[in-house]
Amino acid sequence: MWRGLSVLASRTTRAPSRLCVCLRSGAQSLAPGSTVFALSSGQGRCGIAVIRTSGPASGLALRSLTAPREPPPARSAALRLLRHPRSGEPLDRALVLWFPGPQSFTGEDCVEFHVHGGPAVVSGVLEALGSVPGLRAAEAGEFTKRAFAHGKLSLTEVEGLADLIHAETEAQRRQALRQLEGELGQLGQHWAETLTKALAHVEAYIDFGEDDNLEEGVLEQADKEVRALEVSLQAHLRDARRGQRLRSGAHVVVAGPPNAGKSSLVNMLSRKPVSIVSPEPGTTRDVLETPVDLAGFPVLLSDTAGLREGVGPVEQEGVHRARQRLEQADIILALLDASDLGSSSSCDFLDTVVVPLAAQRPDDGQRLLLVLNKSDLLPPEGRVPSPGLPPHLLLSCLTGAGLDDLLKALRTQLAAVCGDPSIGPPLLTRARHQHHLQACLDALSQYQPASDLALAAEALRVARRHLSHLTGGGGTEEILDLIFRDFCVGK
Ligand SMILES: Nc1nc2c(ncn2[C@@H]2O[C@H](COP(=O)(O)OP(=O)(O)OP(=O)(O)O)[C@@H](O)[C@H]2O)c(=O)[nH]1
Ligand SMILES: [K+]
Ligand SMILES: [Mg+2]
Repeated sequence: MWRGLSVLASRTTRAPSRLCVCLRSGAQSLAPGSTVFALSSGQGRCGIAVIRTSGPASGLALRSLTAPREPPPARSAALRLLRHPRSGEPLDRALVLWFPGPQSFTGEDCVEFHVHGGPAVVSGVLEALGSVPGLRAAEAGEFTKRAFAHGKLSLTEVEGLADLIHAETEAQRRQALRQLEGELGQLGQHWAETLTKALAHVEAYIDFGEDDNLEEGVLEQADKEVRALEVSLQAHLRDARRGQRLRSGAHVVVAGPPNAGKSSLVNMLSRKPVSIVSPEPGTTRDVLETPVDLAGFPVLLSDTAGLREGVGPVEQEGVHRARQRLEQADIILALLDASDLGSSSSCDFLDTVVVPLAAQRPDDGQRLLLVLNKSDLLPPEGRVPSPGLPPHLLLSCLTGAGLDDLLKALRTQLAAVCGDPSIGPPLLTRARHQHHLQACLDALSQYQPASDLALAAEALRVARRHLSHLTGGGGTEEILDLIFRDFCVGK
């Protein structure tokens, strides 16, 4: 008993350090010796512009531009006259901040110059920094890359930061901030620890299973934990599409028979004249796509050609494209003319598109919102136009009646397909995350301690390696480049 436990303890502590070594060696290949500088605030005329440096020559850069005065104390702002180090010409009176490493964003020595935001000031200070020996202009994402290399940010946090910079809607911002705060990384780490513990148990059993000095049920315990982990990974993978949709936008496709008012609805939801509206049926031919913020969710809204048969070749191609786009939809906004439900194109659309979709369980994939437009044309009495119809909403693009209810229904559907970023566990936001989790699960399917313990232990090691790639990137430069490419210069 005693011997077994001490082995367990030593193995559980040793295993994570192996993991760290692999992460660190991945990061070290990125470790730069040079010092970089860039404008970190936006381009163009502005009140204040922030220029920063990172690297060992940052202190020299600060002294060169602020001589003869002493640099300010660490992490406190001070007003200084900036001069060109060669000509001595005054450039601006600026706030300067000195962040000695490792307590800085990148982990290296950093300086921030908060200058007046005129283009001549900015270019003058950048030029002055370029003249300091050992300094060069930063590449896109280089500050963040250095922060990753020095262990200041994990890869999932880097991705969260990129998403936060690009977030255009409230829900995107919430999801990105959670990822930047490290929630996804912590979850990955928790999973990796479970595997480390299970591995320690299996290895102990390999070494000491024959003696009966090992705690009883060690293998069963490992087995239980691995199976529970599998269930958890599978649940996250099932949810993976939601986080990705929230990151890149849910596909909402407006479809219906000709003249139902599809283009009118798209223009109303996007608040701009995306599509031509006319009384002539068959106006829209191509798929017209526009990004919109619907109730805080990012949406790619598509207008499509009215679905009908027996038309000329150009409109037929439009109908073909509309059907293709329908297949890619996360949410289908099926639109009909409420005053024209008896027409053959309305009946066809109801039979071939609406009824089959309405019969699906909502978790099975595409979601349907049936909307009867032109409610203003209905007689004031007898508002329900056709009793056998699946659940639907009434709308008038002409008067705006019913729009609030439609937006509310859309919000509910969007929250279901994108996930609500403010509650529940953090979502997988990229195909990369999905890939590593799937690889981990695949490895775990080889974990069969009943048949071969050595192979089972190897399966756990492989699975744990895949999880470490979630936050560590797996050391491949291409993946890192792909992620850092999302950043602008100065970030
Ligand atoms: N009365 C009334 N007319 C509407 C309403 N919505 C749209 N219309 C009119 O219906 C006609 C067709 O509208 P569109 O938006 O072009 O319809 P569509 O479904 O895109 O048509 P296609 O692209 O040809 O398939 C236009 O004359 C619109 O002004 C509505 O709520 N009430
Ligand atoms: K039309
Ligand atoms: Mg149209």
